[in-house]
Amino acid sequence: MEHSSTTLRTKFGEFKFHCFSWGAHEEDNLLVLENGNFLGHPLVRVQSACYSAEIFRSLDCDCHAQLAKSQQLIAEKGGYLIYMLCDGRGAGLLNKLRGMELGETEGLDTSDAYQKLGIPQDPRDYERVCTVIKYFDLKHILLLTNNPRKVSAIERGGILVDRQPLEIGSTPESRPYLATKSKKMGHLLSEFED
Ligand SMILES: Nc1nc2c(ncn2[C@@H]2O[C@H](COP(=O)(O)OP(=O)(O)OP(=O)(O)O)[C@@H](O)[C@H]2O)c(=O)[nH]1
Repeated sequence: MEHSSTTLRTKFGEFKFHCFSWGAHEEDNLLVLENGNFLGHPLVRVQSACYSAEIFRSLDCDCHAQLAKSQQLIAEKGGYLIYMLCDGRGAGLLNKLRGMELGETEGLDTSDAYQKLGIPQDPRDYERVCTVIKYFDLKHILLLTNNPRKVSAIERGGILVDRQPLEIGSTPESRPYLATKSKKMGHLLSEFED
């Protein structure tokens, strides 16, 4: 693994910006924003790339809002924002768009679309994330997530994890996506609990 870092000034505050690299392709990199000014256990956000929302500001998911909220919280309270360059829950942008198009043409939700395409629901691998968490010598973290499977995956890497919700209220456009996460994918979203 190779590593480089510099200072990054952002609209939310100043961070140490790290790149951890396992290969020549951009997806082989993990990006980290670090704010080392925290007391107790640090906040950690593990964000997966969503080019549609984060670059092009699509309205149909909560990804950009979660990224902005976690960056703001970490700027205020200290911690680490770890960014995985893996779109479509690790299945890649090509497959995400295939699934989204099945939503447009056949009305399938994200879960059924991946099933129809024969793609695992969530093929993300958190091994490198755990390597990076250990690089910073973090043994016990407050993980910003609504996804209990993300908590378990990082716990399996040998890190103690307390979950901190990162809920974004739905909009008319994002409601179907969030409802599917709650009803079919096990995400803990109070808005959709009965
Ligand atoms: N298949 C699919 N993936 C999407 C879609 N919109 C966003 N994503 C991807 O979903 C990933 C984020 O996963 P989510 O299930 O939204 O959330 P999570 O990371 O598991 O959980 P949180 O930590 O609570 O955010 C990103 O990689 C996005 O690219 C979509 O319409 N279809």
